[in-house]
Amino acid sequence: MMIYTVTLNPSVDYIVEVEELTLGGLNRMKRDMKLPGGKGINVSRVLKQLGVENTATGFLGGFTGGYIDTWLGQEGIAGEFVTIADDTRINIKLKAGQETEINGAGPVITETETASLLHKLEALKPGDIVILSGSTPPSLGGDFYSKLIAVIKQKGAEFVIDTTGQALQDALSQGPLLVKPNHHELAELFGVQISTREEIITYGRKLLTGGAKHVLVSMAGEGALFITGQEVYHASAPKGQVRNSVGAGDSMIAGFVGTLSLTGNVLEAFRAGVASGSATAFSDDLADRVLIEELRPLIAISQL
Ligand SMILES: Nc1ncnc2c1ncn2[C@@H]1O[C@H](COP(=O)(O)OP(=O)(O)OP(=O)(O)O)[C@@H](O)[C@H]1O
Ligand SMILES: O=P(O)(O)OC[C@@]1(O)O[C@H](CO)[C@@H](O)[C@@H]1O
Repeated sequence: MMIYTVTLNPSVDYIVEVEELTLGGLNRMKRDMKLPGGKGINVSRVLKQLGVENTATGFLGGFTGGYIDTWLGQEGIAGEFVTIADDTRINIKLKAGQETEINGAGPVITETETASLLHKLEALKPGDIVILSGSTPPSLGGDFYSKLIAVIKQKGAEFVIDTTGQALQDALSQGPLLVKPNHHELAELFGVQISTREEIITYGRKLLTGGAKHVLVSMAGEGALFITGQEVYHASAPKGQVRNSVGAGDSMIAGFVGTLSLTGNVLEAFRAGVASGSATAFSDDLADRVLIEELRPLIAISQL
């Protein structure tokens, strides 16, 4: 069984820290970092930390694509990307007291490049898990995930989807192994305001009846809810100094799916998901194995 991650719209995440932001003036950076990004790529990197072999695929191009490819190679992550003519985007993560994100729309993907990605999925085997994460570059069209899901299902593989809006709605009835909205995304998906835990559970259950096999709703520092069948569990997030929330959700997906594939135990998978998400929140880059293992025993799970 192989786990694949698909990042249609990778990014170099340019993390820029300034003491105080002066709009309209010259600001000098206190610190900056260039990290490989894009949601599926983040999932792959955390899976690797957890000792779960996986293959990362999607589209990479230009000097930015080369930067990501080299980085993943250095971490020993198998990459099966389609090389595109356009440049992979650069996303800005501005830290000036609060975190502000400016994400690019993404490069142009040609029809030949698109066909090459679909061709790569022909290698899928029954039982494989494909994690589809993040936005779709506009040139691919809004229904591209549906096309990928059709191939994945035809091959007898499972899929996890982490995206928003119509693409997520459309994927639900296809039976994803896992969906993991945060509580804001859950509210947006149903066009409602959510203010209580009961409401989160009500709408989370709708994702299950809509077709998802497992539902996690993440709530940043408030931890997460795991909704499965009739049962609902809450996991607290450990306390710590938050350094970066970019990729916390991706890390949670890696922890959950990776541990589920290793152990088959959903509650251990939930625990590992929360530990991985929090370990990323407490790190400059994504979580590493040492911190995930340190946090794992601190996650208290209670049945509601
Ligand atoms: N401030 C925090 N303190 C402790 N743990 C956190 C914090 N923020 C996030 N986490 C951990 O990461 C998990 C996922 O976080 P969050 O709900 O912010 O996901 P997300 O919105 O998808 O993340 P992002 O889009 O920033 O990657 C949480 O359930 C929690 O375990
Ligand atoms: O624009 P998208 O595809 O929705 O999100 C992309 C992104 O914000 O998601 C990751 C964090 O989850 C970052 O590495 C990356 O910059």
